[in-house]
Amino acid sequence: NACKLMAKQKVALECLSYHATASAEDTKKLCDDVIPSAEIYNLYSYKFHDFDLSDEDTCRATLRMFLQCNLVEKFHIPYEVLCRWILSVKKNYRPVKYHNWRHALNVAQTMFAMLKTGKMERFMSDLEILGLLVACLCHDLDHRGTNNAFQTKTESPLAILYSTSTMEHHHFDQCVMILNSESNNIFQALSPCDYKDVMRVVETAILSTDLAMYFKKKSKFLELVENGEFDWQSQEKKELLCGMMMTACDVSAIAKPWEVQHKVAKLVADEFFDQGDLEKLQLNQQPIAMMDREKKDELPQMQVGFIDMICLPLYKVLSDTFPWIQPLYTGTMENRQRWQDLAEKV
Ligand SMILES: CCCOc1ccc(S(=O)(=O)N2CCN(C)CC2)cc1-c1nc(CC)cc(=O)[nH]1
Ligand SMILES: [Zn+2]
Repeated sequence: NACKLMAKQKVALECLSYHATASAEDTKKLCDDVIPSAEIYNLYSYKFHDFDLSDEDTCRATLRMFLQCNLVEKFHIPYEVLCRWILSVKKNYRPVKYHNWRHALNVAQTMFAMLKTGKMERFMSDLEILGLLVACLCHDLDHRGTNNAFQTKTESPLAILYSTSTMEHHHFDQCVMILNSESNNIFQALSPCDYKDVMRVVETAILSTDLAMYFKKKSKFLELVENGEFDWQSQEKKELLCGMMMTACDVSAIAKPWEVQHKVAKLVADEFFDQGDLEKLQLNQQPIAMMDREKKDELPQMQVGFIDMICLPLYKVLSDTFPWIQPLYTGTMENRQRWQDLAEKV
């Protein structure tokens, strides 16, 4: 309707005013760079973190993941286009405290580790592997550091465009915008059929990162596992498995070594508190506890709740079927103990 059209134009106008794709200079520099090995960047490990990486390193590490999966050869991706696309994706993340480019990189690296070290690549086609890595890197594009509820409450143009999974639809829109930008289409050499298939993988994967959809997904997945499902090749079952993997990667900071989890949790909290401040000031509303900096003492207990309600059930059901995912379950259990100890101290 006219309202949606105006909202779409408003969002598009915002993007136009800001040149969305990478510069020729940055692209050439990355294109000429030597790309260190996967081992140098510790990309096969569930313990990976980005704290010691420069911005240039994050782009080289991303390139290395594509190279390790032979995606450049398999899908005839012009190397310069891949470099430009990585830089454009990075450029379209905002400098918010948590949902920024480095979160996207960490999510993509966990997907890479689950496929390789977790041996899940054997259940995936090359096209699905390409789609999953692209989806991870794009899954939070143009995040403003505020959640879906905030878009609705503030009647933001995004909430007018998309009434459900508001931010996730926007993240996918941004992914399409970048692919449609001059010399940024890494899928340009794919057949029309493969193009349609990979875009379906990317869209389903990005939309599945809406945590509100997680509980529905998990019960369906659990039912399949309990009925002894082992063939994940039907369209519906594959999409469900990819969705579970996306959530597993999205929350994987919860399974990292304590020092990493503790630092990342602070970034998450700081972003939530910023939204809480906005709700107090802009909306004159009392934020939920998770976003209220006056209640930061409750944070350890909330993390235990997050682990028990979302993370452990997810990693348990995945590692029951895919044993090499187990380290994500045990890493989360170790952090549960740490958060529990802090919760009892307060
Ligand atoms: C660290 C600051 C507190 O962080 C949390 C507090 C509460 C809950 S919750 O599970 O109770 N729940 C989730 C669904 N909401 C709709 C209601 C609240 C989750 C987190 C949390 N989320 C993420 C994902 C962004 C990462 C992370 O480390 N912690
Ligand atoms: Zn995310």
